[in-house]
Amino acid sequence: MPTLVASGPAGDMPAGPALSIFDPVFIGIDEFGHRVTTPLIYRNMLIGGEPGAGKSALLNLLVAHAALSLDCRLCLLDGKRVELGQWRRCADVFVGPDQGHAIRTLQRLQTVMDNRYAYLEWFGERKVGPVHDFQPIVVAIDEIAYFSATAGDKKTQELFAALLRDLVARGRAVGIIVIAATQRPSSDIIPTSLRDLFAWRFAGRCTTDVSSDIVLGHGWANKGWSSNTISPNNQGAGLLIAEGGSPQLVKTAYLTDTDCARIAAYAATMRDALRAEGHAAAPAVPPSKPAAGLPEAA
Ligand SMILES: Nc1ncnc2c1ncn2[C@@H]1O[C@H](COP(=O)(O)OP(=O)(O)OP(=O)(O)O)[C@@H](O)[C@H]1O
Repeated sequence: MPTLVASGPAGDMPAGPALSIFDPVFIGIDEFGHRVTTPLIYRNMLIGGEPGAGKSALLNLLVAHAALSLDCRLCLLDGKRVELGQWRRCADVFVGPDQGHAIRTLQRLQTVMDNRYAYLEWFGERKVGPVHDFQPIVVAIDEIAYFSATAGDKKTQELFAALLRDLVARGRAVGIIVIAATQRPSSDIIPTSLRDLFAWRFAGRCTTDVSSDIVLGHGWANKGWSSNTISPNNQGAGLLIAEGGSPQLVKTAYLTDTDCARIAAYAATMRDALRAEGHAAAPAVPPSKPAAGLPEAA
């Protein structure tokens, strides 16, 4: 990582340290007070729970890590516009409540994914690492339901869901990390086949055992793991499950709006400084090789 210089009113000054998307992300503490971290690289995360359960807060925490990770790029989709709006300056793309823009963005990401697979094939490799020419892309979506069940018509909703499914299913190895939040990921919001592909799932408080199972996977409530047992006054608490593991009770760390604004400003300055030094967020790829960056919108 180059030495960064941030320009401000007092002149140039060395900028501070950054994180890496290849590092595990700090999520919060478990019921014993131990740190909980989750690796995001090569994985995707689904966040569910009733309104006010703390989904957007967790999404912001993960996006904060990604924004501070200068080795990754951000694509943000936010049907409500304001939940992830503070990170706009750090993102390559910010999609508000515009389903057409969301679909075009997922199509561009699909092109990136295909190009990256062609690139890996060229070099005889199977997944991206920190040493590769292209950077992981974190795709954060707040309220999938807006794009998959509310806006547009059935055809465009299905197209959105199909594109998202493809990204979640195939994006991992090429560094595309999808983190998506929704109140209730039932089959009318996202197809079950898509839901089951998320390696990490976080169920904030849910109003019923069925809703909790919809996030965590069928049968966990019967085994005593239901986020329905979480107090409605305990926002940010939820059950976190990893692929093949058992749920874990977690209280997520919380960043206030002011914290997010400060971190976003710092991250944006660092990213600007990196760009100004000629380390473009997307390193150039020789034309003879398949392109690995985000293509222009059609
Ligand atoms: N980890 C946390 N610790 C403490 N308070 C939290 C935490 N997470 C969320 N909260 C509180 O809960 C409120 C609601 O959180 P948040 O907006 O993330 O909920 P949500 O599940 O996204 O709701 P909605 O579905 O309506 O968007 C926050 O404004 C904050 O006050």
